[in-house]
Amino acid sequence: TIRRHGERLPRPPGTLPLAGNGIWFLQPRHKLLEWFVHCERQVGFSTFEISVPSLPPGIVINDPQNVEHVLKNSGVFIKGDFFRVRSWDLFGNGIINADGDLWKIQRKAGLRYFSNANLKTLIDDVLPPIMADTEKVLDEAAQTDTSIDLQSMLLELTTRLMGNMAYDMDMPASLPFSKSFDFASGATGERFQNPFYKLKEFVLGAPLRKAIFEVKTFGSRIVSAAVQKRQDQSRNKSVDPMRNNLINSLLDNIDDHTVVADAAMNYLSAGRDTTAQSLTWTFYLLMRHPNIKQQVACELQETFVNADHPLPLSSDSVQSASLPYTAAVFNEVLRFYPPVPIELKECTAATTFPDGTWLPKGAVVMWATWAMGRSKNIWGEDADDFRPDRWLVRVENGELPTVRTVSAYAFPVFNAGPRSCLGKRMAELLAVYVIANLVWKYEFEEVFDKQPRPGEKPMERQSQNSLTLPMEGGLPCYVRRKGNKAS
Ligand code: HEM
Repeated sequence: TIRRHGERLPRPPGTLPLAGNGIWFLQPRHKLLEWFVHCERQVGFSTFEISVPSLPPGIVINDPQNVEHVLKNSGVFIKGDFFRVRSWDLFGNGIINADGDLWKIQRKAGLRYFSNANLKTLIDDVLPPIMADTEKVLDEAAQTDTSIDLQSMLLELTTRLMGNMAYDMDMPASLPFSKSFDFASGATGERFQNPFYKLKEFVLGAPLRKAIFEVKTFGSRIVSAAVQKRQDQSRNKSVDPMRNNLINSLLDNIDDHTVVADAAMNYLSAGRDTTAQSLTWTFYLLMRHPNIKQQVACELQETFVNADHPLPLSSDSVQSASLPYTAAVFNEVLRFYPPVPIELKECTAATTFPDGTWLPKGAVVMWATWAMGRSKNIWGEDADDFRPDRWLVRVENGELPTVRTVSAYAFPVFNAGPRSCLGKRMAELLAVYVIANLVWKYEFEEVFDKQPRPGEKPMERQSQNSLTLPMEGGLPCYVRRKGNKAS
């Protein structure tokens, strides 16, 4: 049994004799997330035990030292069967699902791909035409005074960008593959909430099986086409200008083409929803905090003082050193709305945590990045306030502030240690680029589900059940193009 210094661990309030804490895991996920916050507020950094009928015995940790212990020991704490069984048919042997050598080889290929030069190409060459298409959609909505769903629009943008990165092809959301992929990701996410998912899919699973088949077939076709292209080039001794794309990096490192197809699809999956969702929550919070949006606009005005419309955005000018306030806004959004809000690992061997908690082999350990982001122990008494300034280190001599570095174990939004997110730099550059561009050019006005009465605060938007953090019902809003170069 799980112990700390010979004693059993505390259980959260409301634990039931047989169902344990399972009842919370059956709730809509936003309620489960609030429960994690509630527990953290009660016990602080103290580790507690939970029991959920569909899970092996487990603990919840909130202390950054314990999170560090897990993330630094990736040989002991693995994805495990709970995760793999649910995501196997979609993610297969891809990096999200893999442990051991299969993981190492994909990590190596990814590290090689995410070089500074490739990031520069993505931001400076691939992104601008996609962004221009996004603006066309926004301009049309502005001219016709129709509302648009900002979340779908941002998902279209990131799907095309990641499709280009992972598959070297333009992939609009209207493509049948994109639709199947969307459907399969959503249904896979549901399996983590619903303990009876096998029964449900036995009866109603045909559309999911069809979607997964389409995703897999598409992935194999892309790999075959890339292999053919490489063979042709090697015969003709020609050089591929896209030699540095991800699929080539994977083919250079991995012999098994099924694994390459899974790996490419995993990269697409890891990158597009997380970035689209974090940007959606960003624009939501900016609409709800117009003073902060105004400060972003002021930073742009001051930084690009002589700039004409449009802004000279590039991989250099969107670094956090150039636009620290905008970068701080993105960090603050991730603190409140981490796209991967809950993490779970399985122990391959008995282990003792820095706080003395002893876990047997096979137990699970969870932490809610969502709750850690709202922890008063980590962020102070004003943890509930949306305050990007907390990320800035102001300097006296009139120089730009710098963005504070917070330990990745206290702020594990991108994970940390050997399995830290490979796309972190890309996500940060993309986010600052998109925020700067859209704040500079447009005004957004949220369309409320229920119009608040004068003086009443609008209802908070909730996330939807998923592996990541989509906004339930999207983010409908009206848009207006700003007329001049000043905000
Ligand atoms: C705001 C955006 C993003 C956030 C918050 C985020 C967060 C995370 C987190 C928490 C993990 C660890 C998941 C786990 O193992 O349980 C992860 C892993 C990963 N992420 Fe991201 N991610 C983001 C964007 C991206 C992008 C743009 C890419 C690029 C395609 C990417 C690629 C990956 C990959 C390949 C892994 C697996 C790393 C490994 O297991 O070694 N991510 N990410």
